[in-house]
Amino acid sequence: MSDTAATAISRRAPAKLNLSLHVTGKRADGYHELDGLIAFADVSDTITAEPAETLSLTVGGPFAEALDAGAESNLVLRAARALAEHAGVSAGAALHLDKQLPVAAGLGGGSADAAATLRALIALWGVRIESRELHDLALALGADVPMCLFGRPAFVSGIGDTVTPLDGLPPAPVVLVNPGVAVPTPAVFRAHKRAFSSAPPVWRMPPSGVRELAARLSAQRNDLTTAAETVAPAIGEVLDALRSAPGCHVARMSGSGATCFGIFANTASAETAAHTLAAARPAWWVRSGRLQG
Ligand SMILES: C[C@@](CO)(OP(=O)(O)O)[C@H](O)COP(=O)(O)OP(=O)(O)OC[C@H]1O[C@@H](n2ccc(N)nc2=O)[C@H](O)[C@@H]1O
Ligand SMILES: Nc1ncnc2c1ncn2[C@@H]1O[C@H](COP(=O)(O)OP(=O)(O)O)[C@@H](O)[C@H]1O
Repeated sequence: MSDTAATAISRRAPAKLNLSLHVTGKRADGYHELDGLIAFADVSDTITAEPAETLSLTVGGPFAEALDAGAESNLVLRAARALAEHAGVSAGAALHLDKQLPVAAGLGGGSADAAATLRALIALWGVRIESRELHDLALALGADVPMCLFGRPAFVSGIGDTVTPLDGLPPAPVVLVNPGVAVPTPAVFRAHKRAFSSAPPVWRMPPSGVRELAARLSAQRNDLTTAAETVAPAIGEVLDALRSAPGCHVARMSGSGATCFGIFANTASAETAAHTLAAARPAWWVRSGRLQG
């Protein structure tokens, strides 16, 4: 145990955005091969871990009721148990999840929570773990968990488990909008009927600014959009609303939906768009922020 074991440890679990997502094939086990660019926004859940004799989890925040804190399937408890078993830790932890991100929303909130739990408990328990072992532990929890542990912009391929970092992404202003419809990932893949596409090019150099980022992204897409719109038609309305907001350079759905994001020319236009959309559509979840470089 290290000295850190005496205090509460907090770690953020930021929203993952699929800036592009091309479906390039399907594996024999039914999983689809994906290629695209991911980045994280400064909009997040937070995990707090305090010393305790047993493992427990409480959940608060606006989306707490969407989760069963005690469920075996909860990714926070699964991550905690997996780390304790791997590291031979007998101590417990009192975990709290502040659930600010919508659930089943294309933002990878569950994966981000799992990654943040691993980071918090490694600090709380003073665990020493090699990065390869940590990657494998994360991957066993879900394909998106390793990229959430990495937490920086990256090209992602395979089923999401092959990560190529992209350093120097501009801190672009973004607006995130979810129409309040949970979209289960399996339903979207079942509805995906399009031909497979080729992988978008991996950029050798990051874009020089927001305008260039948006121009490059405009040549790419999210191949799951049409399928997700059949599950949640409100996605089309969200995309239209973002695209018609002044200052929006490009708007796109993230992951398997239903959250969409717009990349804006500057912070002022992003904040204005967020206020306008939230006022016009009170049932929508709307947040403005920035991409984390
Ligand atoms: C498609 C992405 C893009 O980031 O969507 P979001 O979850 O972010 O919306 C993710 O890779 C999703 O990852 P995750 O949400 O962990 O999906 P899982 O629970 O592993 O998969 C649920 C189901 O979706 C289908 N599935 C998922 C991922 C994938 N690459 N191919 C698939 O065909 C499978 O039917 C699988 O049983
Ligand atoms: N801590 C968690 N936060 C969110 N979802 C969780 C969590 N633990 C388990 N889940 C389950 O994971 C599934 C995907 O949720 P989420 O990660 O929010 O979706 P997405 O990847 O589409 O954003 C949901 O069925 C949800 O019940």
